[in-house]
Amino acid sequence: MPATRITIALNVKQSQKAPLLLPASASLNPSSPNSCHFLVVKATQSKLRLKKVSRILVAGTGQEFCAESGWKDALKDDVTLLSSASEEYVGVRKENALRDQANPHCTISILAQRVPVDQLSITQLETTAHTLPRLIHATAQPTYTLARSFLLVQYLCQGWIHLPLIRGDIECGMTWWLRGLEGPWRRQSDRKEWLANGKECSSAGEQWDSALGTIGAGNHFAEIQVVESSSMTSGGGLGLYEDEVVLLVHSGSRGYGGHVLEKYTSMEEYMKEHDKACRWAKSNRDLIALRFLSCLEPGEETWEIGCNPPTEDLNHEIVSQARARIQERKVVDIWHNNVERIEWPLGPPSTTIAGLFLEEKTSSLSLDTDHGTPQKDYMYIHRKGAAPTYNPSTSLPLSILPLPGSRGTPTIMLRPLFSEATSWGFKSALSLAHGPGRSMSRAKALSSLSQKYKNPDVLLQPNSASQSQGGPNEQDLVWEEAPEAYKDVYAVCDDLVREGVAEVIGWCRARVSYRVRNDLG
Ligand SMILES: Nc1nc2c(ncn2[C@@H]2O[C@H](COP(=O)(O)O)[C@@H](O)[C@H]2O)c(=O)[nH]1
Ligand SMILES: [Mn+2]
Repeated sequence: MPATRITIALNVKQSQKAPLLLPASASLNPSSPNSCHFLVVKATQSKLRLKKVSRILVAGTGQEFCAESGWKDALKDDVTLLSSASEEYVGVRKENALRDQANPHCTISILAQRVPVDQLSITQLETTAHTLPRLIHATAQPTYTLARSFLLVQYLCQGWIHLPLIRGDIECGMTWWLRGLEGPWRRQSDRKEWLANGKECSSAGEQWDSALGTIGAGNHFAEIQVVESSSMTSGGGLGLYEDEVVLLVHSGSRGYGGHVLEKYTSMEEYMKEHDKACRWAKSNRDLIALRFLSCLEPGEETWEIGCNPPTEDLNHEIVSQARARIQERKVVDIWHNNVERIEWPLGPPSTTIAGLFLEEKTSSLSLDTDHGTPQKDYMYIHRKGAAPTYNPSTSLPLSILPLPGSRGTPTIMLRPLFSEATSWGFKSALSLAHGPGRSMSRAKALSSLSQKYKNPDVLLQPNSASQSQGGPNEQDLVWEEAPEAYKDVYAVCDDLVREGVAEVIGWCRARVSYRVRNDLG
């Protein structure tokens, strides 16, 4: 087979381009060392001077190459491939094969008013909503921005899942907890025991399991907070009450989710791996809490297994007991990046939120109402940076969700609202923003805020969490994580409240913030 003659260009500046010949010997499998993917990335770095290429898109359609099959379908002479540093496709998607299945009636809710959302992002959202097959509804949370791809957009999709809407970090979530942490936790045999919950073991092999119980870098953190205000009244079920000290853990599957995206072969296989990564991440947050508890409540025998180094192999009974005790202390635990399958329509109408929501929507969307008996189908909620508003295993509404701002601003306690005005949750795609996100990159925060606040202590006083990390490199975190580097959590909250999708039931403030700058496991 001859070489393939293509053009490479920058997604954000498509006039900046260069020709490239891909030899016939180059593999289509992106994970091979000499793959077309690798050659395009290398050429982009050297010829177009874009250092970090995270996505490769096809000019004209915006199609993203996630796997070998994508390369097979789209690689041909004269195609132009756009390199993206993670931003969404720039340009109008030309009519193509998707056109036949396009869905001009996909509804869109934009939950932002006080928070500015730029026009390019809105256009992108509308194009995606009306182009990708089988989408029936798209919701942009107040913090939606194109620059962070589909952050805080949820799509409801009938029967299909669209991987580019979800991308690699499929399992990340947050857990709020009532009430040693460095390096790998114990041995692989112990980690497997921790991941063997019931019949299903979520072990992903030692390569990934070795990070179990660790938080990871980036935006991930564990925070000891104080509940400064709460309208929750004690006396029934778990809640967060004024003056309590709580632990908020934000961590995911530590790279395993990204690996799943690369290796999927079919929708079934992908979903199986996706679910496993989600379970892995949940077990990870459980274990992080256990490790914290072993430091915070040192006399308590059940938490002792959180400590390193291991004295002996863990047995099933000890692990089950610790896991059960951890569940008792858990207030809420959600994934904010994942795909969730829900039955569509649910019948018969029930008192559950999903029941109310689906009953409401099926009538207005006229889904298969030909013979009066709706056909059972599935919807896939694609959550990218938003929490579910109900418990997926019981379909019951959640009574509390965290909306964390930053290390120095409060974490607002939200209660999702369901009413006729919001079509029983449909308006927000049964989801709520998981945090406002950054307003400036880490690099920009470090350069500009370190100039503005020469003495970093200013940023740690008053009412700011103290850091658990030391060392010169870690000190940069003070500037990188300054509240100014994040968008306004109050504005996000106002928008959600005004849209009628949530109410504020209190807030917590960080007292101790634990995070790592370099991800050494
Ligand atoms: N309470 C804290 N919130 C924080 C901190 N750092 C970031 N954040 C917020 O959390 C979310 C996480 O977003 P993700 O996209 O990485 O999942 C983000 O929106 C921030 O606003 C912190 O140290 N404490
Ligand atoms: Mn996250």
